[in-house]
Amino acid sequence: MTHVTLEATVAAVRPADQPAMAAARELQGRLTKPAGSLGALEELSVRLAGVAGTCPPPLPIPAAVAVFAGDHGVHAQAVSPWPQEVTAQMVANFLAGGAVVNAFARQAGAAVTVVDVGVATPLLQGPADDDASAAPMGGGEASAALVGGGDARPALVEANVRRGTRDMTVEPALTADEARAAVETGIRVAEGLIAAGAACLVAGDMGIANTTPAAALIAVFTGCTAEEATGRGTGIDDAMHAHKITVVRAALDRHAPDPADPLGVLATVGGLEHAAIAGFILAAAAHRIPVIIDGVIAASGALAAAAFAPDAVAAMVAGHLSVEPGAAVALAHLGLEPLLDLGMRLGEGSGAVLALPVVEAAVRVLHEVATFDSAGVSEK
Ligand SMILES: Cc1cc2ncn([C@H]3O[C@H](COP(=O)(O)O)[C@@H](O)[C@H]3O)c2cc1C
Ligand SMILES: O=C(O)c1cccnc1
Repeated sequence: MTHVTLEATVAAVRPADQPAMAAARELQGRLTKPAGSLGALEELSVRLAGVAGTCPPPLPIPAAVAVFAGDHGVHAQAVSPWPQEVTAQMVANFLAGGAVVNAFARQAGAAVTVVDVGVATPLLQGPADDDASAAPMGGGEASAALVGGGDARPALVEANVRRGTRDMTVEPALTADEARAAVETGIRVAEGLIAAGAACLVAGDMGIANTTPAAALIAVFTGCTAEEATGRGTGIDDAMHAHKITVVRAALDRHAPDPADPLGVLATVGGLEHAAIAGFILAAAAHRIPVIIDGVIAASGALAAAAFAPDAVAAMVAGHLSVEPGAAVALAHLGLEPLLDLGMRLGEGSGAVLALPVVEAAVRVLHEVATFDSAGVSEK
């Protein structure tokens, strides 16, 4: 069953299944290991049983990574040292398999789908496209090829809502219709990947300057200050960081977004990839499938998803803790403990992909580890 509209998807998100969670907790207690010895993996296995509504929950394989790419009008405010065309150039790099997320996804056996939801520069013109590795698809549909495992070619979904947002310091970044179109693109991409057999989704981003709207979204949804939410992104100096904080504050002051109106928040101070990630997460939750979130951009999308449907949080797994300060604020607000803490601050879904084997291990325990009874091991 598909839930293509935002409203239908939100309506399909249900609370975690308590009996399945109780069964997982009880099973964990009977497995041949001291109770609690697998730490965070035990709690994760219980939660994923609740998400699936069954114990043990299905193994989260194959997993599918979607990298949502978009550009930002606020780039004009000098919040990132990188030129805007790097977004499109990196899309070409993803499609050629040459980015960090591609290397990590090959290792994890996960296919990568790149979604142009709002890139400003026309795609498919860089040298990295010479081998015609892109397999463009229209309409935000993802196909079976996209879940083909780590050896599958990265695929492109062309679903550009507009060529970059407007500058949120002077006007709303998006209209409500544009924000909705981006959210529904994320939903469609998730639906396509799930229909093609993905048992776990991974949310990544690409968009020069996108840590600036991420900070604004985190400030609105958590109530933290612009200072607390705003970090150094790709690695900016003190002067640009101080300026970036004033840019975030100016956008918040101009629009005074209402956190109870998540579409309005995404439209005024968000980004197309942030909105698409929110939809992607909602669709995973609606289909009772785990979705691993990455760094500060995915976390800001997760806050929007939780504002639309609080029960969606059960399906979210925090892959890692980004160095970007807003990421920790967002995860704390969602009540999520990151699985890895490697000092990473890249995006692309890179940290989330690294967490895939950990998520799989948490579930595999419930499938494969013997009980004290079955293995004839004495209890204390
Ligand atoms: C070569 C390159 C590859 C990247 N991969 C992810 N990002 C990350 O950095 C950007 C956000 O940082 P800021 O807000 O400071 O611009 C996003 O594109 C994000 O995905 C990259 C950035 C660059 C330059
Ligand atoms: O946390 C992230 O994902 C991140 C941090 C810095 C730059 N781009 C992404």
